[in-house]
Amino acid sequence: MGRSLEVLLRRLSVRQRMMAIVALLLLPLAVLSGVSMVVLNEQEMAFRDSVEESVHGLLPLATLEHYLQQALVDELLAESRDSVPDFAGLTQNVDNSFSSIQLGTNSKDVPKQIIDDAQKAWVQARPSIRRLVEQVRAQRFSGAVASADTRTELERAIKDISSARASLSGVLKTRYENAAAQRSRQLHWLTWSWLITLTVAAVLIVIFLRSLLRPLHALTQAARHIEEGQSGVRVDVDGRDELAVLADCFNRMTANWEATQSHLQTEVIKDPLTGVLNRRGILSQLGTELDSHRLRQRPLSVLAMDLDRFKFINDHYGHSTGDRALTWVATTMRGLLREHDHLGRHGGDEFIAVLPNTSHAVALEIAASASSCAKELRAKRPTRR
Ligand SMILES: Nc1nc2c(ncn2[C@@H]2O[C@H](COP(=O)(O)OP(=O)(O)OP(=O)(O)O)[C@@H](O)[C@H]2O)c(=O)[nH]1
Repeated sequence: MGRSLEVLLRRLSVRQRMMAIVALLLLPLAVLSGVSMVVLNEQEMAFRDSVEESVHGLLPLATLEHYLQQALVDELLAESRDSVPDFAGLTQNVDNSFSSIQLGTNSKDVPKQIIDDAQKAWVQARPSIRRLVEQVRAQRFSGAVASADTRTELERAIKDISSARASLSGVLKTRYENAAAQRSRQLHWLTWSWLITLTVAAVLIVIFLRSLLRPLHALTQAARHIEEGQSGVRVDVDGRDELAVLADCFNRMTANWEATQSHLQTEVIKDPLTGVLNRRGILSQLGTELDSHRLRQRPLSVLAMDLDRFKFINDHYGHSTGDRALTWVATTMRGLLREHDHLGRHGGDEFIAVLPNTSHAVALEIAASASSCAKELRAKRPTRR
């Protein structure tokens, strides 16, 4: 998977790869960051709503319950009639609380029924509370106590309010728990998304870097081998990127260098006039063949040839004719020898032939043939005017 992706990446240029990697990394990271911010913001809003609704929903009911209980206790004990609450102020507070409950409970998970029940309980309790308050106020002067019916009515109102508060409290608790569970799920999801994105990013970066480093490593290795003197070193040209172009140039440069080196090596041991080996070349071959002869114990013959009165040709026919004569000797001798025999001009008009795996008798035959060729040429020489 990684290798094939690497091969695919090498079809793109390094610049295109860098742009692709930036786009591939930045895009998911930007999307994920945006989603994270939206989700976290929503979570905060949901929690704030939940807390606000708890306060708005439960507080008035709890306050109402508290007032009613306090009124009942006050009346029953008939001890603190001076602290009997002002009815107008009390009802105003409770009404305000219901208004704020209705404003703050737009969400679907707080049933309207519960609010309605609580409000109904309050409306039912209101006349009792009014009567109780009036009675208690009147009793401040007369010393009478409230009727039993009024107390019973008031106790029922407290019970209704209490059960409405308990139901609402249960709903709000469920809502809070749901919000907490959703928050936990979203955090879990966000954590995994970040982990997956970062893992994918890390894998992509590694593959991207390997697609750069692998060809560079191959080029470095090839350059080291050439430095060590190896020949025929080439680098695999994969892909179409800048590194593939560099590898191709490297291969062609190496091939050119090897061809030039091989040409120079040949030229250094070649006699430019006759094309056979020069003194350096023929002596080197002689050394090699002598080593082989000692090692394998095979016959080796060497012919040393010198043209008689060559100076005369130069002096009487000119140097270019002398050159042609030397070339003729080299060509004729080459024709008399086998492919693996070596022929060289030792200097001036002296030639040497190194004949591996050749007996003395065969060497003598070749020498005789060379001599007779020279004689034939001499017989055909032009007469000087
Ligand atoms: N044309 C030509 N002449 C050369 C070349 N190299 C050497 N010579 C000439 O070859 C001649 C060699 O002279 P010598 O060594 O006396 O050889 P020779 O005249 O054959 O004398 P002997 O071997 O004693 O018969 C000299 O005149 C050199 O100038 C060359 O490349 N071309």
